[in-house]
Amino acid sequence: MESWAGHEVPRLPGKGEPLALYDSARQGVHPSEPADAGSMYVCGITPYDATHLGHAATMITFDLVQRMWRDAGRPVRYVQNVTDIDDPLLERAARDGEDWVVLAMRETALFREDMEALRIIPPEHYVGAVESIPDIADKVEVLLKDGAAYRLDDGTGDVYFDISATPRFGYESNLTREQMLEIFPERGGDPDRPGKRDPLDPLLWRGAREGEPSWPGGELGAGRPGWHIECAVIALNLLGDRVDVQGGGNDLLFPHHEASAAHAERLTGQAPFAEHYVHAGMIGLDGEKMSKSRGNLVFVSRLRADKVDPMAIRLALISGHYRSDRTWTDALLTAAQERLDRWRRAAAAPAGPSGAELLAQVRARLADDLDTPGALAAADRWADAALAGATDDPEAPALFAKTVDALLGIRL
Ligand SMILES: Nc1ncnc2c1ncn2[C@@H]1O[C@H](COS(=O)(=O)NC(=O)[C@@H](N)CS)[C@@H](O)[C@H]1O
Ligand SMILES: [Zn+2]
Repeated sequence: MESWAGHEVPRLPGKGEPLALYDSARQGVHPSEPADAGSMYVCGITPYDATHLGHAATMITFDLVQRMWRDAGRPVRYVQNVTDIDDPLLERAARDGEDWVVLAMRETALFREDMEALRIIPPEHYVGAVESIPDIADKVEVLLKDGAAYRLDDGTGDVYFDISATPRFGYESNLTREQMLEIFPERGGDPDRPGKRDPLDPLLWRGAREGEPSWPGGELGAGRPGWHIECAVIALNLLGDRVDVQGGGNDLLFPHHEASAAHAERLTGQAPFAEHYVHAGMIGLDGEKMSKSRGNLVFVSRLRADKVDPMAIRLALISGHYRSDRTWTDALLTAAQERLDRWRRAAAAPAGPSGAELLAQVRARLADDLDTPGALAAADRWADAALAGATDDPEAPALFAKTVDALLGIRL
């Protein structure tokens, strides 16, 4: 599936600092020092209700990771998926009485436009679940033969993963079994399904049903893929047995990333699947997580149609720390627009405080688990001084603009 158009990212003098990121598995901040290219798999949209500000905030988070690795001189191998077949998509299409394929294509096209407007560097590979079905079916067969998966004998042809097939199921989310049992049904799990060995066993393959789309699955029989195996297989196919970062919103901490990691590790024998499991906080509205089920969504395309500058949207979303659950408000957007205007005026000033000093501060703040509030504060200090007539460095305004462009993705 094609990705979206990229844009030029200015080269900055010197080299950035190594990025340290919070890893959900180790529950702490650790340096992310890819051996050579940084490899990153980010869980992309299920293509309906796209692109709401929650999707945007998470994609911006991993755009910052990519920018930091590039600034530290590392090439980046970035893969993102589109879950263009799954129950929620079929349910939405049925609710709206439209063809699910048309819905998926339209929403994915809108997502691409929004990503370009927000200046998100495109992934090298943008991969749909549907196009991955042959590979997924192959890997499910491997897990069946390997005894790590089993087929229900209720005639549905459904295949489940046995969570006891990996030694440390639960290491990624650090949840207790009780917590897992509580969350699992809220996020697509079916703990009460009769015939499962363990209520937490995740679905790998759903046998063909009347009225549902299905695809040939070789020895599996016709059906369609489960959710978690989709991401494990796409990542393994394109990035190899282990990745530096597996990313997404924190709603994916469990079961999605736990199960994806377990599937990948059972298939490869390599653990941990990801060096860093990185989870972005939830963007909410009026105190509730912005989510399709709640319908309390603010869309990037709606704001763009209202002539809101995408750079103000981006600034608003990074004004809070990526890991914190935070609320979208009009005040947040107004403050971001004012900051953007102030930065643009400062970048047009004849001089300002040392540009090298500013670059060093922004690099240091972002290297510290993407501390964007700290980085924005450093940029504000520079802009206020430049607007107050500081004359230290006539080259600084140009370097200020390049710094916020290359590292924050904010084009002034
Ligand atoms: N309110 C939110 N705030 C922040 N990130 C969110 C929010 N809602 C969803 N996300 C993130 O945005 C991405 C797309 O979400 S999604 O459309 O629901 N799709 C999925 O979660 C799956 N297709 C991942 S394989 C995921 O990384 C998800 O974690
Ligand atoms: Zn995923």
